[in-house]
Amino acid sequence: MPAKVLINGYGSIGKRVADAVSMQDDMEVIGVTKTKPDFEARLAVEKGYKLFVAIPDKERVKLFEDAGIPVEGTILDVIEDVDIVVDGAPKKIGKENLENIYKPHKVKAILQGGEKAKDVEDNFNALWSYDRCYGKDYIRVVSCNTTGLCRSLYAINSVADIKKARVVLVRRAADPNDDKRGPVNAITPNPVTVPSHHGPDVVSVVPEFEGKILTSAVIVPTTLMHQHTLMVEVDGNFSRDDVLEAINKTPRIITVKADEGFTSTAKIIEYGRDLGRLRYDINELVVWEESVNVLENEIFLMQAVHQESIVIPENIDCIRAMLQMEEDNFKSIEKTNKAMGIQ
Ligand SMILES: NC(=O)C1=CN([C@@H]2O[C@H](COP(=O)(O)OP(=O)(O)OC[C@H]3O[C@@H](n4cnc5c(N)ncnc54)[C@H](O)[C@@H]3O)[C@@H](O)[C@H]2O)C=CC1
Ligand SMILES: O=C(OP(=O)(O)O)[C@H](O)COP(=O)(O)O
Repeated sequence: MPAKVLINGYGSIGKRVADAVSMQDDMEVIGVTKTKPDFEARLAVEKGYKLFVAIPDKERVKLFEDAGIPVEGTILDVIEDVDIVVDGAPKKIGKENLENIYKPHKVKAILQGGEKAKDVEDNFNALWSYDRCYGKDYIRVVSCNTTGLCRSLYAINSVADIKKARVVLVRRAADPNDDKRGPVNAITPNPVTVPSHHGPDVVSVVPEFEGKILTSAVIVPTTLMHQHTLMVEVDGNFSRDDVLEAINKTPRIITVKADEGFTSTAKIIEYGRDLGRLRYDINELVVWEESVNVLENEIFLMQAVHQESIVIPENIDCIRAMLQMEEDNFKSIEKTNKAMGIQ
């Protein structure tokens, strides 16, 4: 029997998780929820998803009826029929949903990166913490930036022991559909305090990096991708080729060359469009080959993160781990990647 998945919060992350679940042969979307009867709600129904109202309130249901968008009921009408909920609600609402809905109804739940590590049992990345999350009930899939860092640090750690990592993150200001946010014409230290929350978020997945990773971040006026510069001090004997080989061997990382036209995040997104990827998603972490450098015992590299899609395959693997559907993380990664067309 395929695992029954409810997506609560059908926004940037939720709609992508719904489509990714539909691509797998061992899980199915039992329903998706919306708070408002907008075009996304209408499209969800047109795609064949059963739509439920996220806020269990008669007035809300009436809004959908008045707009002519058919709903099957509210979240409370479906919550006990599902094996797991993937929460895609805005940050801080995920925690409220956990306390007010998922825990009282004893339903397993995955929260997203906007929530806090302390509010869940553990923190998920398919390479690092699959085994720890196996069979657990309440897990956070860490944010897009943290997922990107976990992947490249995994590759580096496989050639040499990481002693210290320093990372500068240039964060996109908003997702392309987010017309309320900025900055439009500024560079904003965010957070202005150093270190930023990204280092502790990596440690929530990889506790052995405690005291070894420090991050700082700014936000810039772009919507396409985040960009990171990593400086990693390591122990061991290795060459630049060894580092590149490790990066190329690590699942869900691709390398690109500026020399071949990948001169910016804009060009990477154009690549996603040319590939015909759904919503031009690039689920892989993208590392610029020319940026990979080894100076004495330090490794340098630059990478780009497509914020809307990098965490989607992690959500799929997290479902498999929490529902104990596959013991081997690499088998789950391979299965997810194959179904989603990820390199
Ligand atoms: N967009 C991104 O770049 C990334 C976001 N995340 C995290 O994923 C989570 C979701 O973010 P997005 O998808 O970007 O947000 P979003 O704003 O695009 O979507 C959130 C959806 O949840 C709905 N919603 C509002 N209140 C709700 C409630 N009480 N119950 C259920 N649904 C509700 C909203 O109407 C909207 O459709 C956040 O924790 C965020 O930090 C993680 C990685 C990347
Ligand atoms: O930037 C992100 O995560 P982050 O907090 O790890 O930097 C996500 O893309 C979403 O966060 P935001 O929508 O608060 O910028």
